[in-house]
Amino acid sequence: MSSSLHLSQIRKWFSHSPPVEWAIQQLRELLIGALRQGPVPQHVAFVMDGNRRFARNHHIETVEGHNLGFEALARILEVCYKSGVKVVTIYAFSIENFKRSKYEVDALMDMAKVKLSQLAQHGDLLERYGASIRILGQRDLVKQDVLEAIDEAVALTSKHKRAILNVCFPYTSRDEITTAIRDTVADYSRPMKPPLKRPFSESHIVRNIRAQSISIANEEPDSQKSSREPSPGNAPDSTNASDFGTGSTTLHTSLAFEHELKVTDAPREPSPTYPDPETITSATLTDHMFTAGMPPLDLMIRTSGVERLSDFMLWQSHQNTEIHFLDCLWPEFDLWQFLPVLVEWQWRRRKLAEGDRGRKRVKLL
Ligand SMILES: CC(C)=CCC/C(C)=C/CC/C(C)=C/COP(=O)(O)OP(=O)(O)O
Repeated sequence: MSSSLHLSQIRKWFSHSPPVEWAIQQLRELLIGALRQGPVPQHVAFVMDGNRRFARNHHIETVEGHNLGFEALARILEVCYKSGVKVVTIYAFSIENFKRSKYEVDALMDMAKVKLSQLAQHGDLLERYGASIRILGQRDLVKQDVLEAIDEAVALTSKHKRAILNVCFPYTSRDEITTAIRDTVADYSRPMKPPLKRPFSESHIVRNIRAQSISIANEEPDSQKSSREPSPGNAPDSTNASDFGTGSTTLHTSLAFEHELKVTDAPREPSPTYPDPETITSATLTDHMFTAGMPPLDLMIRTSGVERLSDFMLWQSHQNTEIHFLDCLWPEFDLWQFLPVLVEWQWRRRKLAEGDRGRKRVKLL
């Protein structure tokens, strides 16, 4: 047996021995506890890249690589929620992934079915951290049996309110943005509801003028009265603003008001008004994205050394979103790779906050 093989066996035995496992677990808890003391990203996104390369490198099936990828995900979710991250978004299946072999697409769909049900199980990770599952993407592209399984997982975790796991499946940002624009246009093409009648509404004023006019008319001598009386059958009903009798009536308020108000008999159908497109802002579109109402994206991590966004979280990436491309493959990703990223993020946030405080102080002087 070569000495390097001996060494790797000793290392394996050492790292799997109960006292060492216990010590590593204690160290993990200590580090996560320390992370919680600083600012913590509220929304973190992962592009879980490199499962197939990991499988190739270790001479195992591609599907096994994805399974190990899921294990890495479960570990990292625990780290995130324990540290205080509120929203985790994962790129589980891109619309582009449908171009892969049928065998692999089916395997990924089956994995989503099984793993999402597993995650939503009573007593499992999501229940422990109070996290609910949201599926972001094109439902129409997903088969019925998979849809049923994911809907069940969503329903089972819907009562959890402390954190969120967004599973992008099947997703691309361009599709999300297109959907948001389409929904916004639909909203702005719907007539607005007429405003509620308030004491100072036009009809309310007309009713008061009318009541006043009648009492004036009643006090006038008959000779003067006749020329102003409404024609028979047009008796006004001063209690209902929308019902002014039949025919057209001209009201005179000779004392207080010099104006004439033309009041039509039929209840007036107000012409529909539409929201002004000038009021559409970036916030309007944000509210129509799949991530509406969630904190802005603070941190995005892509593993496997590939430096591309692959049409992921394009709208959610703002001026302070940090993007980290790491060399390890996704199944290898764990606290030890995540920790330096989080520490760097905390350091930058502190610097940003110091800068903000400095600028505020200068303004006050
Ligand atoms: C709950 C749930 C649905 C979990 C999903 C689990 C999981 C890890 C999915 C990843 C799927 C995927 C397409 C990874 C990309 O690696 P790749 O296949 O592109 O690998 P490569 O870059 O080496 O080719």
